[in-house]
Amino acid sequence: MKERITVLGATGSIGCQTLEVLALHPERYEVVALTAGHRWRELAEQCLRWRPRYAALADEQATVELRNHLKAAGSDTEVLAGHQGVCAVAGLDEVDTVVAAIVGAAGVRPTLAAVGAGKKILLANKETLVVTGALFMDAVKRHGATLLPVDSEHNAIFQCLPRDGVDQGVRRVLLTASGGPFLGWSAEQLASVTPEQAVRHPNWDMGPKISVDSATLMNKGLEFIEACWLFDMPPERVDVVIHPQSVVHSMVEYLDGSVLAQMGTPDMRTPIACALAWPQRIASGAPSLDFATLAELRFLPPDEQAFPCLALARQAMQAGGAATAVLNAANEVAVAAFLDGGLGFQHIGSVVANTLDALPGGRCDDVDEVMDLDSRARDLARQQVQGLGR
Ligand SMILES: NC(=O)C1=CN([C@@H]2O[C@H](COP(=O)(O)OP(=O)(O)OC[C@H]3O[C@@H](n4cnc5c(N)ncnc54)[C@H](OP(=O)(O)O)[C@@H]3O)[C@@H](O)[C@H]2O)C=CC1
Ligand SMILES: CC(=O)[C@@H](O)[C@H](O)COP(=O)(O)O
Ligand SMILES: [Mn+2]
Repeated sequence: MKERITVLGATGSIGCQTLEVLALHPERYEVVALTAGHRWRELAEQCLRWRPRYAALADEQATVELRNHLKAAGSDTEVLAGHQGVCAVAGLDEVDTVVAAIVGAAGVRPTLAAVGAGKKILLANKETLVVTGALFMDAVKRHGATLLPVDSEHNAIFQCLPRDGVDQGVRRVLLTASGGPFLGWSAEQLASVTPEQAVRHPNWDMGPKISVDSATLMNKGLEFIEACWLFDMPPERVDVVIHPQSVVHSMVEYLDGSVLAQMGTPDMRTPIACALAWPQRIASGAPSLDFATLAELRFLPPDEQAFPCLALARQAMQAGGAATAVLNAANEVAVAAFLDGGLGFQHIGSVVANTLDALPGGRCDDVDEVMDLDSRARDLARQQVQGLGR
């Protein structure tokens, strides 16, 4: 029997690359449901190509357009409306595996719906783990869900860890960071950065939000938090090293000094295929790493003065409770404002720092409380954006 798949965030960078991998293995996988935010034309095209039983769009108005379009095209895909619809297809009985590839905290409830239904979850949406941390990991255990990391660094660490748990002599994990498009730039140079420059990542072709996060190093901050939760690692055993080539995707160091690294071309189809088939291996479509043309593999420490977001993420994780949810909410507001031209690149870290000062987080006992904190943090961050501007 084929493995039945839902792709949340199907129209995005990870969603499209997931479909590329699935297309290589029609005998193995069946696409049951596809979702998107508001881009109904892109989702309609995917529905006509993949003929899923269900589709869902977060935007209610766009849902009407999608329904009309698919009906006119003779499609029998059932279209579910709104955020509820997206959550519903994440927990369908007739689905085995959910690829969580929505961007931002919008992915929290759909991903948790998949966890609540005990699915195998391929997690790309790191913000869900940053926002809900312990609540998410507890839910995974309680519902017997299976969690497989898709984020390239975490997928690399997952591959380098011992199969039977992290206490088998692991000293620390090392997350590699490309350094983004502004590696080596001073704080003064960063003041004039434009959105077009910021989304041009040197090694990866990704959605705009994560591309800006890579440029500020907040992506590595979010990934640091993600690694602590995923691998049950205390913050002091997770280090970050800049590696501009993005060929070593991350490493695990053992007590005897051995360092295991996972390498490959910077191509997300590799971790996607790895997570899809684990513990088996399938073709991903990614090219082989050509060692003959690899000029160098460079490693250097991050510049935390010019790029303060990494330290902010570390502080929020050390603070505990829901501080990381505040960090994430403020960052999402700041990045959206930067992409809209309403905030200077150098102010993204200030919005996050000031929001964390005003709203430290504290304890949240359930996801409703966390999402309430998330919206209060967004209000405060918007005020910061107004004050700081360009
Ligand atoms: N891209 C990459 O290489 C990597 C990405 N990740 C992580 O994966 C996640 C997705 O990233 P990426 O694919 O780059 O992002 P994109 O912006 O390319 O895609 C985001 C997807 O989420 C959908 N979406 C946006 N808002 C909502 C919403 N409110 N409700 C439901 N769906 C929504 C979008 O729909 P629509 O098209 O309609 O807007 C789209 O399908 C992020 O968490 C990112 O950090 C991790 C590692 C690598
Ligand atoms: C592909 C992937 O996993 C991204 O998260 C990537 O790591 C971003 O690159 P940075 O190392 O520049 O943040
Ligand atoms: Mn990553």
